[in-house]
Amino acid sequence: MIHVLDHPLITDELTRLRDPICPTPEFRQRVRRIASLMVPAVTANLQSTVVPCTTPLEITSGKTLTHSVVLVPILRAGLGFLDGFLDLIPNAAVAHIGLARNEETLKPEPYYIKHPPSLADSEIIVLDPMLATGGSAVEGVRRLQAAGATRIRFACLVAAPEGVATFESECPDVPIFAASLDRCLDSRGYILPGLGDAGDRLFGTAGTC
Ligand SMILES: O=P(O)(O)OC[C@H]1O[C@H](OP(=O)(O)OP(=O)(O)O)[C@H](O)[C@@H]1O
Ligand SMILES: O=c1cc[nH]c(=O)[nH]1
Ligand SMILES: [Mg+2]
Repeated sequence: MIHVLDHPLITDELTRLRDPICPTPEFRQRVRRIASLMVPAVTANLQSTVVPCTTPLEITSGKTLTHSVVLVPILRAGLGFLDGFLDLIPNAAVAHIGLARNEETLKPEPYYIKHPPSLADSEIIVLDPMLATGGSAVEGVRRLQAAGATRIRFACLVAAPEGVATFESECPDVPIFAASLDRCLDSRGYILPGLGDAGDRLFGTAGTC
């Protein structure tokens, strides 16, 4: 299931972000702000447990998160999303999955994975700005499931319908949260209208390789 977060502050940021002349420092800041703006919706149904709560005046009851949160940026571009989530979920652990999409086959090629030893009792939020063909998101989720994760959600900036369809059929239990559902993919697998290559725009590497 896809949740498109149609909030005026998010769409304002995204509209400015799409502009090809948005410079790298501004691009990073806008991605970070959108990530923070997405957090309440992405986490709205996290499970809570009732606990005793002592105030300076009396004992009452409160609620804390039942499960620890693990944020999983898909490298590189997912790192751009990370700080906006950590700003609001500072106790989260961070796992990393390195995937590079092969420009000819459009298949993700794994190069790194590091996560806490046990994921079975955690709430996992996978972060990647772009859901294009869906190959990277599916590969990331499969690796986390293989490591024992069961409670997984996926957050992105921009999703393409083709990637959403693939992801929903391969990972039917993983909800998608997106700032925008765009129109389609072009012949090179880029999202239209999209925002170009998110990793290159975040890290200033366009045209360097
Ligand atoms: O849905 P897909 O077709 O798999 O494409 C999306 C992936 O492509 C981009 O990463 P890329 O492989 O370019 O790596 P980068 O983040 O290091 O630039 C993007 O950040 C996603 O991870
Ligand atoms: O449009 C796209 C597709 C994949 N990766 C990106 O960074 N942008
Ligand atoms: Mg890239």
